[in-house]
Amino acid sequence: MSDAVLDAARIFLNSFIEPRRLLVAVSGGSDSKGLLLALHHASQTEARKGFSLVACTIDHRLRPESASEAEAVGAFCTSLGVPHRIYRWEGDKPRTGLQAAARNKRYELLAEAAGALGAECIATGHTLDDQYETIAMRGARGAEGGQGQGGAGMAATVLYGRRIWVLRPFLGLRRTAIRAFLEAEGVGWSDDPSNVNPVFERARVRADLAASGDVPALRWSAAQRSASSVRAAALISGHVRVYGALVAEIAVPLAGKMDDPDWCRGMMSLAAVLGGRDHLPAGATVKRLSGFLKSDHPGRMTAARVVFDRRSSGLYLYREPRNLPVLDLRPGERGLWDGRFTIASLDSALTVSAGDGGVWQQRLIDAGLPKGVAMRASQVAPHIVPAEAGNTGGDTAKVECRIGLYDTFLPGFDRIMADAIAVLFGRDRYPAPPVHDVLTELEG
Ligand SMILES: Nc1ncnc2c1ncn2[C@@H]1O[C@H](COP(=O)(O)OP(=O)(O)OP(=O)(O)O)[C@@H](O)[C@H]1O
Repeated sequence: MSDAVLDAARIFLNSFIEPRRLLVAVSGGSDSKGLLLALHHASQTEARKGFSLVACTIDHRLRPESASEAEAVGAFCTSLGVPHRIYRWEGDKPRTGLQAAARNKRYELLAEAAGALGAECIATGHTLDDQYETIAMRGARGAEGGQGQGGAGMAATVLYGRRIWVLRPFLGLRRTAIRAFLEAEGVGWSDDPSNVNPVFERARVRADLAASGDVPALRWSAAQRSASSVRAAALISGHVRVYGALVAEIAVPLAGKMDDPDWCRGMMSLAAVLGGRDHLPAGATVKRLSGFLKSDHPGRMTAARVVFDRRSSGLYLYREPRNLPVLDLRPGERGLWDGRFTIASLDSALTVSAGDGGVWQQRLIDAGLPKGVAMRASQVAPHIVPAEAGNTGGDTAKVECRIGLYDTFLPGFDRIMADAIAVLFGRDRYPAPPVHDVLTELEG
């Protein structure tokens, strides 16, 4: 049993290109203590030297014991030589939606702690049991279908606030395995009483699942998901050129490839990035698209907000020219435009809309795209103008490609997106990781 826990920690660390500093979110419960301990062991081995761990506990101040529990986590971390911080949720608490508010606050504080401790990612101890509960809750709320996620459940990786990755290395493990690991290591844990308080929906779902012994249908296990994502990224990385969040170019015939689920998944991840969505296309759309992609004739099909444009030179994916939003930004404000680009205004108010893609069109042509594709893709690129006529002085904005998509925190995707930024913005070297922090200056 315990081998599975250590294996999950090793596999997780092995999925990074380079060692990083990770912030482990430790509540004091079994799952997050098990995560910290397993990562600590895995990072001690010769091959993994260079990883460093820091830990943080959020004291929500909702129960009188929370402060001493957080201190106890601190003592545990000290025993492992892992630096630990406690962040507190100060101020009034809402009367309704307490759990959701606590979760939002928790991620906000964890992101703050990661920044303060110089960590690039946050690891949490979510387990397969949490996953089952999430799926059961989403199912009960009728959230299945429509969103294209359904039984896919909670993502193994999320770009929180488009700033920092939250990673869930134990999403494929059962809680019983983690507890067995801790027991074998002689480490105890605390049980949060709200986990069994029937006032909370999650506690009720947890009790129902335990009583019935049923588990909800999962579209992928976390292990499959992560193996599939790694392979998907590896498969497509040799064949795809991406131009920021604007165009992807695939030069190979796709007739047979779309039957490979990992290739298909890589393609759908690209479609999600280029369409500015944070979920993969729904099953029926994927089926329709596969049918189209398997034929050889030139032609276009639009699905999941993306145009699939097949020409003799290759297949091109870009955002469909419909329902593109207008975003107004005050000086110093930052906003996400069309789910694809984060735009930060510098010293003047800005309006961001689509169209007049002159600058973009030339860049895309210079980067080697066919003229027709460059023209169409530039029309769905962000066009940034000062909100006040006549204000043209100085730099107006910084633009960041939005490359965050769940399941893309993987070596292959890091590379693809680094390529994308290098190609589109004419850089001669890759930006340093994490790629999503790269800001590119645009002239007025
Ligand atoms: N107070 C907290 N401080 C730090 N991290 C937390 C806290 N609460 C939750 N987390 C993180 O979020 C993950 C999932 O939260 P959840 O509420 O399901 O966990 P839990 O049951 O309270 O504790 P555990 O998962 O450690 O057994 C935890 O594994 C942990 O990584």
